[in-house]
Amino acid sequence: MPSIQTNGLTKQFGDNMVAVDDLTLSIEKGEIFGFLGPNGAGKSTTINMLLDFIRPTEGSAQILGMDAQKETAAIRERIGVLPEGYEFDKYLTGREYIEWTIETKAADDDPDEILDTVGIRDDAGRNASSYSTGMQQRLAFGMALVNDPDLLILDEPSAGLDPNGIQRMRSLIRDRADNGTTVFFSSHLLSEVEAVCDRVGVMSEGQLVAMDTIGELRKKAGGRESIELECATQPTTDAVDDLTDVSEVLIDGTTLTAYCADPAVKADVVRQVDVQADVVDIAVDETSLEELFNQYTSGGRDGMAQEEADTESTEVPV
Ligand SMILES: Nc1ncnc2c1ncn2[C@@H]1O[C@H](COP(=O)(O)OP(=O)(O)OP(=O)(O)O)[C@@H](O)[C@H]1O
Repeated sequence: MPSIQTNGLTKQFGDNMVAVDDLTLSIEKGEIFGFLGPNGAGKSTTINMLLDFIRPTEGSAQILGMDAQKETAAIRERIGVLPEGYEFDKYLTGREYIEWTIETKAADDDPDEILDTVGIRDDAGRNASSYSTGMQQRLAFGMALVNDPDLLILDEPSAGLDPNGIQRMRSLIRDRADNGTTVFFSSHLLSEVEAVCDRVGVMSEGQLVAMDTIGELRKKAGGRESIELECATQPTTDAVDDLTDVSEVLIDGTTLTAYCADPAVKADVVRQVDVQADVVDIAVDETSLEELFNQYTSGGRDGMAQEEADTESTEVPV
C-alpha cells in the first residue's frame, strides 16, 4: 500500500486558475520524495488537498490507505505536518507548543527529547513568537515529529534554517526514513532535494512534468554538458556551426561556450575552435541542477517537459 496515492487530483480556483492539474502520483512507504517546482507551481495547493485543508475540484487522494477527505481525523493521528509559515502566538512557549501537540495527539513523547532533537531546548522557556524564523521552523518541525508519525509532510522544511539547521533537518529526515517513515517534502531548493531525496516529482504550472531519481532526470534531460574554451583570439560561431550535436553556442570576448547534446562532440568542438582561434584553456561542466530544473520547468506542457510528462504518466502506478 502506497503512503500517498493521488489519482487525477485537480484544483481550480475561480474560472481560470488551475493550480493543480490532473496529478497522479504514488509514494511508497519509507520513501523520501521531493516535490519540486518554482513559485506558483502548485506544491502548497497539492499539500493542502492531501491534508484536506482545501477540497479538490476533481480526483482523489489516499493517505496511508485512507481517503484524504473522508478519514481526515484518522489520518491526522498518524501523520506529522510542517506547514509553510506556521504562525506562533505570543501566549505559549516553545515547550508548551510541544506539550500541546503531544496532548492533542494523545502521544507519550518526552518534550525535552523532541526539543533536543530539533536543537531548541535551551530556548524552550521563551515565547515561541519571539523566536527567530529558523527557530520557529525547528519548533514546527519538532511538533511534526510528535508521536513518531508514519508519514511526514513538510512544506519547504529548510525555509529560514541556517546551514547547521539544514544539516540537522537532513539527518533527521534520513533517520526517520530509515525507520520506515515516509517523507514527502516540497522545495524549490534543488540542492536540498538532491542531498536527501530518493525520488523527485517536478511540478510546473500545476502539472507534474517529471518524476524520477535526480540521476535519471539528468539522463533524460540529455545529460547536456557544456565546454568552455578560452582562446588566444576572439572565436566566432562559424567554427562549430556544422556540428549537429552542439545545441547552443555562446561567445563572450575570447571565451566560447558550447552546449553539447552528445558529450562525444566535445573533442570536435576543441579541434574546430583551435584551428580558428587557438584554444589556450578548456573547462567542462555537467548539466548543473539549476539548468536541469529550468529545462523541466520552462517548457510547461510543451517541448521536452511534455515528453517527460507523457513518459512519466505511463509509469505511475494507479
Ligand atoms: N486561494 C487561492 N485562490 C486563487 N488562486 C490561488 C489560491 N491559492 C493558490 N492559488 C494560485 O495557485 C497557483 C499555485 O499556488 P501554490 O501556492 O500551490 O504554489 P507553490 O508551488 O506552493 O508556490 P510557492 O513555492 O510560491 O509556495 C498560484 O498561481 C497561486 O496564485
